[in-house]
Amino acid sequence: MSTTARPPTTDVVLRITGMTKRFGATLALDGADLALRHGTVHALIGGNGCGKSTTIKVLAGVHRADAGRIEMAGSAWSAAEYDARAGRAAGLRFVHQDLGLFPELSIAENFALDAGYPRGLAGRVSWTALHRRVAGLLDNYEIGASPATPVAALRPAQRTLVAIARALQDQESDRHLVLVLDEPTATLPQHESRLLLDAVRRRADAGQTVLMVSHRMPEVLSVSDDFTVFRDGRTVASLVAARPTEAELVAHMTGSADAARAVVRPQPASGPAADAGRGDVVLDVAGLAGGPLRGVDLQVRRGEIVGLTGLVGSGRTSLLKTVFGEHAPAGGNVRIASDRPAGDAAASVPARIAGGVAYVPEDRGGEAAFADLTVRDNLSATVVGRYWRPWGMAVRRERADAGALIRSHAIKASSTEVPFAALSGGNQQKAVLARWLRREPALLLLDEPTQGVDVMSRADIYRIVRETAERGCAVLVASSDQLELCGLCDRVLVLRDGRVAAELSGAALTADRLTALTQSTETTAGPVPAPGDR
Ligand SMILES: Nc1ncnc2c1ncn2[C@@H]1O[C@H](COP(=O)(O)OP(=O)(O)OP(=O)(O)O)[C@@H](O)[C@H]1O
Repeated sequence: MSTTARPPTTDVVLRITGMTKRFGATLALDGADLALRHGTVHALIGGNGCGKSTTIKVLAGVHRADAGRIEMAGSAWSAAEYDARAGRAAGLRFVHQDLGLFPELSIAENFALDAGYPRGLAGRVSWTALHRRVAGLLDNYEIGASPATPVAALRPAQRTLVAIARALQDQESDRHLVLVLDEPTATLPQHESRLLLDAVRRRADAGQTVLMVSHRMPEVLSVSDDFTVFRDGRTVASLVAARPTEAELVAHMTGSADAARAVVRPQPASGPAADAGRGDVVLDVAGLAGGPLRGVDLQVRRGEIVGLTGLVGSGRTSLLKTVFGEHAPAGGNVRIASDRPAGDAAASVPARIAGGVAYVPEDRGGEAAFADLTVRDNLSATVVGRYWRPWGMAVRRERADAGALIRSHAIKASSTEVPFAALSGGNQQKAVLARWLRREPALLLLDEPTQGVDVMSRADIYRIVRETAERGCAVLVASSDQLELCGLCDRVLVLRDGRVAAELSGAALTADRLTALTQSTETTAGPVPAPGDR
């Protein structure tokens, strides 16, 4: 496939050439190149495991590359010379997905923790000076909050902007900082992403250089000037001042125009085609309270995919965790009807698992996996009993099954024996999903199932979830991605103030309606009948 390789030659503020990094048997970067032009938003994109995070970690000094060269702000370093201090001194600033803010502290205090507290007479902290300086920055970034506001009270996009303003607070007029954003919108619903990306665009128009990693193609296309596409640790396309289509980008990512067409135009969902097997209520939640939940009522039937949306803090994750037995409810009932006994309302996690419930949490690296154990151990963790034999574990069988799962779920791993922690973020997500689906659950709970997953695997995950539902599983999926919910679900519930405030299905189920209902005080006239009831 031809690549539009036109390396930028003017105004380049950061240039990486021939970057190579090996982790054991894995060649994470294989001579990658990247060049950032001043005052542009530059998208670094590619499939899961192609080397994006490794590049950012090399730039941040977390990893040292084995070979390559970095040039910035008139200096140049070999891979062996470059470290975190060099990057910072040259002007690189990072905002990671975990923003590193302290929600209970004020915005001003969050700024001061990074840059230090201004001191007045007798060395006392000068709050007036701090608040004046931070007020200026908030103005400059159009954040619309006062320095005394606790970070917890901010909207998600505002929080990210505070993290950006904080990272760039030592920007001087004669020195240009380069801002590196690692999946800045991954956890944001569409309207918040838009606010954030518009702000990033305005900063770039005013001269800020931004390097952004993201899997959300429409967003990347809407905000970026230049694009670098990685595949298998190599730069396969460098598009400058370009207006590519999503299909073109995906063709570069996959190396196949045919594959790109299939991804960008996925087969229409078979929709509620599982009607035949649908009917029995598998999950029945009544008056559920605890934490942010204040009386949630909902049902999910066999073969049905029900979505959950709501603002951050609306209780989506709490609801899933309570159904899974991880949180004890303060009131109400959770009833799970499956052919396996699932326990009462306050059942424990083991009782729920035994009862046929599977849960893929949002934080798959931390909560859902055994990071130090191998990929094989993690894939068999939910079905370990299958491999016990009188003489010990049937390791060869276990390894063969793990290999088959790795292939069928397109998990990029150099072998079944590498530690789970060595997988890239998106591949960890696929592995956690694969391992739960092995149990043929009666009820599948998914929290942000495609966060951090590349556009190719996203289509695979939707297909796998649909097929699972078609086999009779009831699926409850929480997501901040309203387009995803519209494409995947039979109906979607909007959580607000700890209750199900609205329900959409059929033609009424659109991303715009969901966004409006998530933010408003409006309720739908009453629950729209579940497809199985129609
Ligand atoms: N610390 C590590 N030890 C071993 N292998 C690693 C380590 N970090 C990354 N890798 C491997 O290097 C390759 C590139 O990973 P990287 O995290 O850079 O990918 P990525 O493009 O950021 O993927 P994603 O989109 O899933 O986040 C992958 O094969 C990954 O498994």
